[in-house]
Amino acid sequence: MIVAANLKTNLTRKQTKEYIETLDDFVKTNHINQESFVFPATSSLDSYDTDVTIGAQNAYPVQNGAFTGEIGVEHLDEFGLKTILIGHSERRHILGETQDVILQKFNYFKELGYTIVYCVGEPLEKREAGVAEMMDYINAQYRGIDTSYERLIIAYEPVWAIGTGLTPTNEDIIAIHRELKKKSPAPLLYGGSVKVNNAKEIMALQNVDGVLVGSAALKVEDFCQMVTFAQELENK
Ligand SMILES: O=C[C@H](O)COP(=O)(O)O
Repeated sequence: MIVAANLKTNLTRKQTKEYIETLDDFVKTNHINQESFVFPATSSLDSYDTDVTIGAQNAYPVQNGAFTGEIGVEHLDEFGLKTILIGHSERRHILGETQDVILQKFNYFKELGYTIVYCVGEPLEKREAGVAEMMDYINAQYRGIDTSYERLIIAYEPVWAIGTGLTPTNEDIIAIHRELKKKSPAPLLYGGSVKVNNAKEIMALQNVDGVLVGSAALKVEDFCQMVTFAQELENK
């Protein structure tokens, strides 16, 4: 089971350091053998001494260069980071990243052997338009992606569930994850209003290989509880 925290534009460097130290201590003290990922804000990236996998929320597909406001591989190498989020709905729908740009990033970081958490998910209007339209939309997000890449992790995050407190029904999660598993053997995470009070139930569903958590992960003790749930499910 994979439990991932996307801290988005939250926590300072100091707070992130304390967060990761607390999580690392919890994982070690409780002999947790599940995979925990933390994606800090770019300003908080560093060489952390931890068993937790630290990943970048974003990077430009270059070693370095004239790309104002961006970081490149040079800046990730400095901290020994080899994990990255690509295609997150906020980068698609708020920051306007196109499938072409996302695919360029995917191929670039795949060539470098990065672990890629690749995000897909439909907006509400596509969900409401019915399964066929919803799947057409999601299928387009897989365009060009090497779904057999051995260091690929997929995160299904319905856009309308992100940050809203809304989640699909368990039956809907099971149905969409069944379909997405036909597209790639990669571990398949669910994301979108995962909280302490629903995380274990969601992680127990068929074809759910973990969760990608945003706002509910900002309190490290809550994220530690979700990691514990993952361990409990694995121990069953
Ligand atoms: O990357 C995380 C997802 O965007 C989910 O965010 P959320 O847990 O705040 O809904």
